[in-house]
Amino acid sequence: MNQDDLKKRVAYEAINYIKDGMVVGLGTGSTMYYAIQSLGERIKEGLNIKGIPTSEKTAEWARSNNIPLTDFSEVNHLDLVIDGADEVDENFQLIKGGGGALLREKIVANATDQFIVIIDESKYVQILGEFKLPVEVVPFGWEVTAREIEALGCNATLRMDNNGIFLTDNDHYILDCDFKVINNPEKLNQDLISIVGVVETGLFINMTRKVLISYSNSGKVIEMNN
Ligand SMILES: O=C[C@H](O)[C@H](O)[C@H](O)COP(=O)(O)O
Repeated sequence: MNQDDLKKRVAYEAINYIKDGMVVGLGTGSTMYYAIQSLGERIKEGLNIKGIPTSEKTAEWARSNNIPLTDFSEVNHLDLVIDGADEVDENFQLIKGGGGALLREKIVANATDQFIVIIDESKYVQILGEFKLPVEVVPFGWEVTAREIEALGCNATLRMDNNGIFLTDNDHYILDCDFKVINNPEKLNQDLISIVGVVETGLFINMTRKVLISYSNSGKVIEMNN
């Protein structure tokens, strides 16, 4: 089973947690792509829910699958949020933001009591940090912000794409920060967020209690609760 099959399997499994009448936060990324496809099928069969997307890309996918959308002008609280992650450690601390959607993802995840993270086995790690930590920063003065971040013990690289500097949906930049090993994610998150110019970090601390992981050997999706 390749990684895409694993993503598809865990994404399809996650959709079973969505029940009629729920308001659901829809995460971003290639794993969520499959979840949105599957949710679209359930909507065709009569499931009645509303979604809040965490990125313009997710909103586009949701619309093309006829998933009704809403926003925070209409709701305060989400029944459930489903999202992928780049790394998950044994304490369920996360690195997110590989797709640059971390700010909206964190706002949405913060608005629920039930944040379900869906990953394949390769993302479940002992210690966070092999994946470069995405940090969203204000464009003005990003160089000085980057230097302050580097003083915490990493190399910070400005994210680029085919059009030049990568811009988030909120018109900010992303610095991908190579800490290699993050021994104390909670403290690092606090240290980063206190730097002027940092908008948000990809460290999601104590936000989820349920992680679904798809394994290739057994072909199973395991639900882990914290
Ligand atoms: O900004 C993107 C998100 O945090 C994604 O949830 C994360 O990068 C995982 O994405 P994927 O499912 O594509 O690996």
